[in-house]
Amino acid sequence: MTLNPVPTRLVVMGVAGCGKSSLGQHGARALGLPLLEGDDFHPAANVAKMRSGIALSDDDRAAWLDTLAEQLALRPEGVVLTCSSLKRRYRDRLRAAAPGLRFVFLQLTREQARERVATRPGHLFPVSLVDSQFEALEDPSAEPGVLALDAMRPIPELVSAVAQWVRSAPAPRQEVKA
Ligand SMILES: Nc1ncnc2c1ncn2[C@@H]1O[C@H](COP(=O)(O)OP(=O)(O)OP(=O)(O)O)[C@@H](O)[C@H]1O
Ligand SMILES: O=C(O)[C@H](O)[C@@H](O)[C@H](O)[C@H](O)CO
Repeated sequence: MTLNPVPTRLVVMGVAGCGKSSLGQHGARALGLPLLEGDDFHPAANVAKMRSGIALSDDDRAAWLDTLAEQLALRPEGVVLTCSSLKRRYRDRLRAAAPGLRFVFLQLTREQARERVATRPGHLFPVSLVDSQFEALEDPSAEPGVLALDAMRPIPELVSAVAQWVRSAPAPRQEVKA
């Protein structure tokens, strides 16, 4: 069911295989918002690196995050973005471009992530890189405007939890730096 669009900007985040694309797709539809697939904006060099089994560095991710920040800034009327957003400074880069930005954090164990990534043949992300995602991950749960959810719950339940949160909890206030 599609309800009235909610003017919110929301990032679905987490390690490879947590279900960002799946929840992004269904969540965007339920909220009546457009979907941006963050992986589509990786420079070709990043994709080649991941395909060849090399983890991205902060430098590799910097230009990609700048592009995603621009995309968020272009959509004040609301959007759902899928983006791993593994580190606090990556999230703050996106927040700086989109006041009130929310993050839905899909949590799962390394074993669960490995199993999901392993059952997606042909995908750009190899299972050998799953550990590096957990090494980079800085848990966002204590940050404002973050909803942490168990990534193993069925998609319809996750969609309901997100829709309820967006409709009932106010958007986080932006810290204004003097
Ligand atoms: N809640 C869920 N319950 C069961 N299976 C799921 C769920 N979410 C995702 N999956 C399955 O897990 C796999 C990974 O999901 P998905 O591609 O959405 O993850 P992702 O975080 O976008 O991954 P990546 O960032 O590596 O592209 C897919 O096969 C998908 O069908
Ligand atoms: O920050 C990163 O290391 C990347 O964004 C990865 O998370 C992948 O793009 C994605 O998950 C691949 O499937």
